[in-house]
Amino acid sequence: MPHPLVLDSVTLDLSSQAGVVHILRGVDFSVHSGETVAVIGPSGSGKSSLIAVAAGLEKPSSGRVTLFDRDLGTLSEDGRARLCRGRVGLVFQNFHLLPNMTARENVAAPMELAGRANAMAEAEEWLERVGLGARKTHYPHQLSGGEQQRVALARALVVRPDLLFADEPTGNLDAENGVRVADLMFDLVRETGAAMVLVTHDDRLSLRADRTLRMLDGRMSAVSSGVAG
Ligand SMILES: Nc1ncnc2c1ncn2[C@@H]1O[C@H](COP(=O)(O)OP(=O)(O)OP(=O)(O)O)[C@@H](O)[C@H]1O
Repeated sequence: MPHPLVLDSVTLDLSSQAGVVHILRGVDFSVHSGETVAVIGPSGSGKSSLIAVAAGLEKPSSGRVTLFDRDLGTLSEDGRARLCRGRVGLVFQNFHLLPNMTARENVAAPMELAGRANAMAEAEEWLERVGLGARKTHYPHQLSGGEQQRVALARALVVRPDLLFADEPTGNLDAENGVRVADLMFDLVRETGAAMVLVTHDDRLSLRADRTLRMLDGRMSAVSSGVAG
């Protein structure tokens, strides 16, 4: 599968009290297998909306999103969830860990959902890899922001997704923890062969991606190109 993700002329309009807001205004964009793509752009330009539409969390107003060769517009919500389960990983700025589960249970949860055996043992292995082997029975509130983000990264990658969406994954972290999480993320993505779409304000992160795209007022343009397409 050469392109795990293809967007064709995707628009997103949302209505607000002030009228209809044109959030995405015809985005064409594709990601190659194993490619890392950074998406930069000013606040409000549509970066998070792009991720929401590309990951099937939000329906586009027009255009087509093709994920793993399936047109998301032809699938029900359940169908989209089934397609994404185990193949798409998500990491957000605010971790989104389940507060009443330990680090190990948080990481094991997606494997259990996917019906995989040995979920707890694999979760432990992944916590070791992100440097948190000693913290497996801690709850999110007992962990620092950087540690919580490393748990979130382990949880996103434990199922070995083909595609990782990361929205400002270091946005809430101090510089040192931000670098640590970013290093880990790029290392693990390259090791697992996953493609990644990374929204970031941080130049140090975007420079590490194979390709950088800029969102401006709901439109996307190329900044630099390492890989054709
Ligand atoms: N539910 C909604 N209804 C109306 N407008 C919305 C809605 N959600 C987002 N918007 C608007 O869509 C635009 C794009 O938002 P989005 O969060 O995608 O931008 P962003 O580039 O990710 O911004 P940031 O860098 O600040 O996170 C913004 O102007 C925002 O106010």
